[in-house]
Amino acid sequence: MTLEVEHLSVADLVRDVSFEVGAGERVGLIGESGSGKSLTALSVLGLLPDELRATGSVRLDGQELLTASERELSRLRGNEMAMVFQEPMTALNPAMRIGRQVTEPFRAHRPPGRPAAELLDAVGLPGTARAYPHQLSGGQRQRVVLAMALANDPSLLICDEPTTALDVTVQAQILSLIKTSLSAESSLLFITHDLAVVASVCDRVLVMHEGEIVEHGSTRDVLTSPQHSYTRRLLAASDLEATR
Ligand SMILES: Nc1ncnc2c1ncn2[C@@H]1O[C@H](COP(=O)(O)OP(=O)(O)OP(=O)(O)O)[C@@H](O)[C@H]1O
Repeated sequence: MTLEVEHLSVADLVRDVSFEVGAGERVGLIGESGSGKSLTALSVLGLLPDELRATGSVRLDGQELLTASERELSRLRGNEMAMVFQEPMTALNPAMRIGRQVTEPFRAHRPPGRPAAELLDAVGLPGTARAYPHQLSGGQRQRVVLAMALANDPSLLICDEPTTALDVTVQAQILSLIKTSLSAESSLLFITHDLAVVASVCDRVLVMHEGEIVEHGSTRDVLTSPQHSYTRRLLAASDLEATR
């Protein structure tokens, strides 16, 4: 799978953004709040709010997504692309048992996919199939969302601040689960404002500032010898040294 984003713009909030994510690559998209990271991800997923329109090109294995029908996008989101957002409750149905939710991605599939218990075991949640979301902790709910996202073995996983709402120890568990559960051929676009997270998860990083990508390179290069003044400020303001 290759994701090619070319000259993507969303109003004046995302401006002329271009990047590529190849098969098996783990790419971080970093930048402060409001820099356009989420709008970039939503454009890829075809989930922009109605009042915003993306221009340019977003291709998944050569298929243009910006002009794809809602039906096609929804098929791709169930199979090729999966996402995990900051707040797990937005992805979960509060009135549906966990076991049913994790098998929801298979509902239209013949033959049916893996059993709920197996999917839940894989994210460290054995015996929770009959629970409702409110009976789980925030970290456990995010594990459920991850189980749903990984159920169809997507070729592209997009995570938008998946650990920001969680406390530090739980953050580390979820990050490690993302790293170990994503298959080696699957690609990852990981949005965060936390440079320590990028350092632990990503091979490559894109730095976004005021709607534009101002710097990109290997995680090591960008974090050890940043070229752009904004990246230098971002590093200076982070506690990256302290977390090493
Ligand atoms: N529906 C919308 N209509 C108008 N402006 C919007 C809309 N959604 C987001 N914006 C604005 O677009 C800019 C980029 O937002 P975006 O959510 O992509 O930022 P972000 O980098 O992901 O920040 P955060 O880390 O806070 O999520 C912000 O200034 C935001 O206020």
